[in-house]
Amino acid sequence: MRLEHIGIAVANLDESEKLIAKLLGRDPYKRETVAEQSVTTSFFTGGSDAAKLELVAPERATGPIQKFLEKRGPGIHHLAFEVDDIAAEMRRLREDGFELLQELPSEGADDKLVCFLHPRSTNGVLVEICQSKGA
Ligand SMILES: CC[C@@H](C(=O)O)C(=O)SCCNC(=O)CCNC(=O)[C@H](O)C(C)(C)COP(=O)(O)OP(=O)(O)OC[C@H]1O[C@@H](n2cnc3c(N)ncnc32)[C@H](O)[C@@H]1OP(=O)(O)O
Ligand SMILES: [Co+2]
Repeated sequence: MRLEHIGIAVANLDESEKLIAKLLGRDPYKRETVAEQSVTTSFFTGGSDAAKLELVAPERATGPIQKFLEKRGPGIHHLAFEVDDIAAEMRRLREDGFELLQELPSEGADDKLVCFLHPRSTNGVLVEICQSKGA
């Protein structure tokens, strides 16, 4: 598994994009809405081989990011690890006692299939595993 991106929950995507662009000295390379997750994302490269930053803003009042923002405010929301075979990893993680939040992979941003693990089975950190659709 390779750390692919760090997800950061934000309330205002325009303002957060400007802030991170100023911090990193580069613009985001992609903005994408994922209806299934009720979010809009904005991606920044991490530099050379480093993990990307994914800004995640809520698309509707009842989605997971809105709930997170209401409870905790903006901040680090999840770690995403890239795997070669998401179905095989889901089987392995389930067998190893991790609590998967879905039975099947779902549509992610940036040409990925994704699956989330409940933070109560991963030391309080929401974990996403993702596979490139091209893989
Ligand atoms: C764009 C797609 C994709 C990509 O391609 O990269 C994304 O990254 S989308 C990101 C948004 N999508 C998701 O987060 C989907 C998975 N999340 C969920 O299914 C839910 O958010 C959840 C993790 C099951 C929590 O939902 P729920 O139980 O309804 O919320 P609660 O507020 O009641 O939380 C229960 C419990 O879990 C703690 N929690 C919630 N979110 C996080 C988090 N991000 N990190 C750590 N812990 C989290 C929350 O604090 C509660 O704990 P207790 O208070 O101790 O009970
Ligand atoms: Co993500």
